Amino acid sequence: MTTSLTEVASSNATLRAFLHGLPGVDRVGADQRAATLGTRSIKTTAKAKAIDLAISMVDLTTLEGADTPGKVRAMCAKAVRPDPADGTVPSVAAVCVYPDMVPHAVAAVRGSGVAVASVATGFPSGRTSLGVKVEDTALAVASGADEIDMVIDRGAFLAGDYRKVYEEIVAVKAACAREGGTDAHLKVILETGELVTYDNVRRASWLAMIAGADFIKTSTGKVAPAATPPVTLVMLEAVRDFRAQTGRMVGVKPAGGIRTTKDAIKNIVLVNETAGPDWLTPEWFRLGASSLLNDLLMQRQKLTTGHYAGPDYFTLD
Ligand SMILES: O=C[C@H](O)COP(=O)(O)O
Repeated sequence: MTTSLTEVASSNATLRAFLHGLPGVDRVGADQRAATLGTRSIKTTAKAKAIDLAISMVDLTTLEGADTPGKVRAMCAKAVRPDPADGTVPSVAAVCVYPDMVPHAVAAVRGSGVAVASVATGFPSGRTSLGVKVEDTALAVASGADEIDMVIDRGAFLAGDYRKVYEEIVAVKAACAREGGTDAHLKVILETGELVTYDNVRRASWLAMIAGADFIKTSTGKVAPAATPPVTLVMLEAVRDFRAQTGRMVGVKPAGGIRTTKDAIKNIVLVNETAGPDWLTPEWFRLGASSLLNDLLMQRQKLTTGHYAGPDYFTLD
């Protein structure tokens, strides 16, 4: 963080002045640009590459009260080897689970290169004390999570208590530290569907990055609208501008409602045209999704063989 951004975070008043001093988002312009980029067509060879890139960027997710160790293990097997009959299909980037499922996921993906992400901090609402949020994070990290997906306190943000949101992110980031090992990466979920305006999405993005987020993520998947293209566009602009100002790169993860290959490719075009090609790797861009992978696999097979596999070919997401 540059000295000036350290000063920005020193009080709620300085944070407020900075965040409200950011240029406003032209809502019509953002909607239009996202829509235009979404209609870009891609040639067949580029499409095949884009599908494999999208598969490698997926955070394959299950976040249900009814999740079981068996369901998590099956999802992990699919994450490591999405199509058991075709070894050329890349693994996904990560699996994403609740904290109590982390040990099962860690055991299931061991040695594969697939990371384990855990939601934490009273996901999805975040309506609990800071102590509980930190404990929740520490549990997931101690269980072996490589990545933590935290939620911000949207109530505090909307009430203008930016310093509270900042302090929580800083505390959760500290709980991601692992003695004698690599710290867990912190993804900060803004829950953009509750932030009301694109200006707030831009402000929350900057707030999270100033507080130390490694990634900013749109949504929990539990609130609609979730990862809409204009919201992702605004967040991609924020990471681009943050790097220009500080030299630090922050990743972006749209999540929630991304179900089709078309959606995934739209996102890849958005990244390329907004933040730029440096972000076009799983290190800097993820697609959080529970049921996108099968469509990517079906479209991939169609491109390779000229026909779709039967409906029973791929295991259920
Ligand atoms: O973080 C990922 C989301 O929870 C997934 O949402 P989805 O079920 O709409 O794909």
